[in-house]
Amino acid sequence: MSSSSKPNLPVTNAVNGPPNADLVRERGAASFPVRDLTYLVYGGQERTEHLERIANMVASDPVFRKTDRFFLSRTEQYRRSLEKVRHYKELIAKHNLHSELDQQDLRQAIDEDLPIGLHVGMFIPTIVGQGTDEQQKKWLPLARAYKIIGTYAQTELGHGSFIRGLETVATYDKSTQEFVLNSPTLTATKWWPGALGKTSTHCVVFARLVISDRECGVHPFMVQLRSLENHEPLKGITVGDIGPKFAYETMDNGFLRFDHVRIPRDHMLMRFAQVAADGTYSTPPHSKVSYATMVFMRAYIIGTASSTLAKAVTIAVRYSCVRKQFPLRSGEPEQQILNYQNQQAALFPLLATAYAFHFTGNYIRQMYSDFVRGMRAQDFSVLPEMHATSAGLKSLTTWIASAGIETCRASCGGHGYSKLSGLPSLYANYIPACTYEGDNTVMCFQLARYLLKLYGKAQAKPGLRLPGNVSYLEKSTLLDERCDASTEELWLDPARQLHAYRNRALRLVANCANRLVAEMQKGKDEVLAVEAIKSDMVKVAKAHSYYVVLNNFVNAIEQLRASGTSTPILRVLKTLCDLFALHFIQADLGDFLEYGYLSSLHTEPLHAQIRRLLEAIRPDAVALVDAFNFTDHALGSALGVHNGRVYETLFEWAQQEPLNKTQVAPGYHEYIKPFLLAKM
Ligand SMILES: CCCCCCCC/C=C\CCCCCCCCCCCCCCCC(=O)SCCNC(=O)CCNC(=O)[C@H](O)C(C)(C)COP(=O)(O)OP(=O)(O)OC[C@H]1O[C@@H](n2cnc3c(N)ncnc32)[C@H](O)[C@@H]1OP(=O)(O)O
Ligand SMILES: Cc1cc2nc3c(=O)[nH]c(=O)nc-3n(C[C@H](O)[C@H](O)[C@H](O)COP(=O)(O)OP(=O)(O)OC[C@H]3O[C@@H](n4cnc5c(N)ncnc54)[C@H](O)[C@@H]3O)c2cc1C
Repeated sequence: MSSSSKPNLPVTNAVNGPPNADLVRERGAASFPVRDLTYLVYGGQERTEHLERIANMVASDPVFRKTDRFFLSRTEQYRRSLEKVRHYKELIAKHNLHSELDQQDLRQAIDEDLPIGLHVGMFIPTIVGQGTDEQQKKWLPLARAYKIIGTYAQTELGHGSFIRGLETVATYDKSTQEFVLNSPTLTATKWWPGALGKTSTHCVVFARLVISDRECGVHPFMVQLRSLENHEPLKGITVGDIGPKFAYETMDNGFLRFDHVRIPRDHMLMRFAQVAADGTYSTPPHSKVSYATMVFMRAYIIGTASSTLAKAVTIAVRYSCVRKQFPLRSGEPEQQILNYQNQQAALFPLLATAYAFHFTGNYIRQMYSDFVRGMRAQDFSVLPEMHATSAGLKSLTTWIASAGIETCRASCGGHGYSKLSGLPSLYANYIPACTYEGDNTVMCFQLARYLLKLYGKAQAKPGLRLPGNVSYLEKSTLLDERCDASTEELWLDPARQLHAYRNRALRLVANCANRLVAEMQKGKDEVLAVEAIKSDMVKVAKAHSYYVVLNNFVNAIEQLRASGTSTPILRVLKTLCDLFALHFIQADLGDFLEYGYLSSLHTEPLHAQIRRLLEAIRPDAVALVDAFNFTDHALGSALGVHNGRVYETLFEWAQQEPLNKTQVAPGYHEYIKPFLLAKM
């Protein structure tokens, strides 16, 4: 079988029967080989087939079924996720999945917020990143074998964003060579860390280090919370679950208080900062190096924005292909709702964005590995760029993905509101990504500060060379340039698209910088002047991050072209890239019109080209979501099932509703019968 004729993943949990005829027809009419695009997304045929084996193993395993979650209480959902953790461990042993990549693939296929997410995602990475060689030798084997389960306890009841405001104290006691951990106030209570409430035996705690009354800043400490024999909290530790949340029911986000808990000196993670036995403190080589795990997690979150949005779009596009409403003229067959322009305008830009974010994920992964390589060689020079870029991209991608899931849900009409569509839980479990690992707005300030600084430097020193993605800040002449895309065709030129995004970003940076100066000239100091431009700083960070996403999409297509990717695949990716570029200009048109970069001379062809792109994508829409290759298990949606048997699946799944266990409603005898049978 040739690579392109091989089918993507088979159906697993839909109602069996002949597939929906419209989906079959659309799949047969795709303009490109779907399988080849799948290989491109997942890094080749071998890797795709490996992922499929794992995905199919999970999808056919009853322990991992997801559809029961709709009908379980919070406590039951937590217990079920623990059952999945145990089974995950069993499968690792059974199938020899000992590499980190295999385990990551398995967790991804299980597709649930397991209470070991923080263990693998932040606890272990913090030991690796912040622990000395001896500390790693001591804790990593235990952690990797799940002999201890850990989390990352930083946020407190009183402070999350402002890390320097944390109140938990670690006071060094020279006489015993111990740290004494204490929560001096109610607001010092650790609050939110995932898996802290009930699951974790250990955690990395971020606390302010005090040595002989001297404040040495916030540092990470390894602390055991619970007995390894009976899981009871240790002396001096108060720990529990923070209670009901918007969603995220499988996760025991927790609280934690310390009452003068003593830990040995070598439980401070001392790769970068050290406390010697006599209390001598050695400062780290970079003041923010202890924040490195957060940078790692932000990069990881950027990488997952694409797949999350892709799931929502897959559900909505397949459903919109199956769903029919209204004939155009009486006597004609009803239209698939995907044929309506408004439906395409809602969904196709999101489809394009899911592909755009895929390439953003590749970019940030590469940037992160370069950064780690530098750090290992004690070179921290890339840290500011890495921090600023990841902070901005984390914000933009999670905001767009969150809003996009809701758009997909709404575009499925009434059935989108059913939990059985999978979209409400996808949304509710995803949106905290805009808050955790750094509130998006606060993260935007970090990127904007970085851009303003570089802009200031470039202004002060003409000829200064800035790194690739920010090099446009050197070119203030760009501000005088105007758009020349006066025809539909010209809007398809990537150079013109990028010019528009660069121009908008530079203009917003320049305006912010000018306003900062103006505020200071009015008599404000720099701190207050920054406060006066904060909303604009968010716009700056978004504008720059849009530019980075588009630039990477354009570059990725160029690289694919150079490496001989087939024309049909290049054509469809270019169409998606064009739609991404033009849609987000249309969405923020005010920015581009405000300073005369665009005029109605350009906006008319822009709108017309967007309409054309929607038409161009329409015949390939189903194939483009199929290329993401999600199993039905991964989608967890009656509307998104691969065989399109949407109504059969909805009907069957609804039968599991506990209210349907009896024909007569619970409460009938107490509450309905009395008034139904009351005498008139
Ligand atoms: C990684 C690549 C791709 C993945 C690879 C694949 C391999 C995967 C393998 C395993 C993966 C395992 C994944 C497992 C799956 C896990 C699923 C789990 C799902 C997620 C669960 C949720 C997790 C959530 C956890 C949390 O939320 S933890 C808490 C997070 N908290 C925050 O983010 C707090 C936000 N606040 C801050 O970061 C900072 O306080 C601040 C806002 C940045 C300000 O800091 P501060 O006040 O101290 O500094 P300032 O005075 O403002 O600034 C001084 C200068 O320092 C600069 N600065 C600040 N921060 C940093 C930094 N981090 N790095 C560098 N520089 C920094 C700042 O810019 C200032 O610079 P200046 O030049 O202007 O002076
Ligand atoms: C589901 C979930 C899981 C989490 N998991 C963990 C975990 O495992 N470990 C952990 O340590 N933490 C965890 N957290 C905590 C999370 O990291 C913090 O909630 C997050 O960093 C935001 O901080 P905050 O809650 O203090 O928000 P705040 O900073 O109080 O933000 C509230 C509002 O104030 C605004 N604001 C704040 N500062 C400024 C400013 N300087 N200027 C202008 N506006 C400002 C923000 O934009 C926001 O709109 C989790 C949170 C959630 C929701």
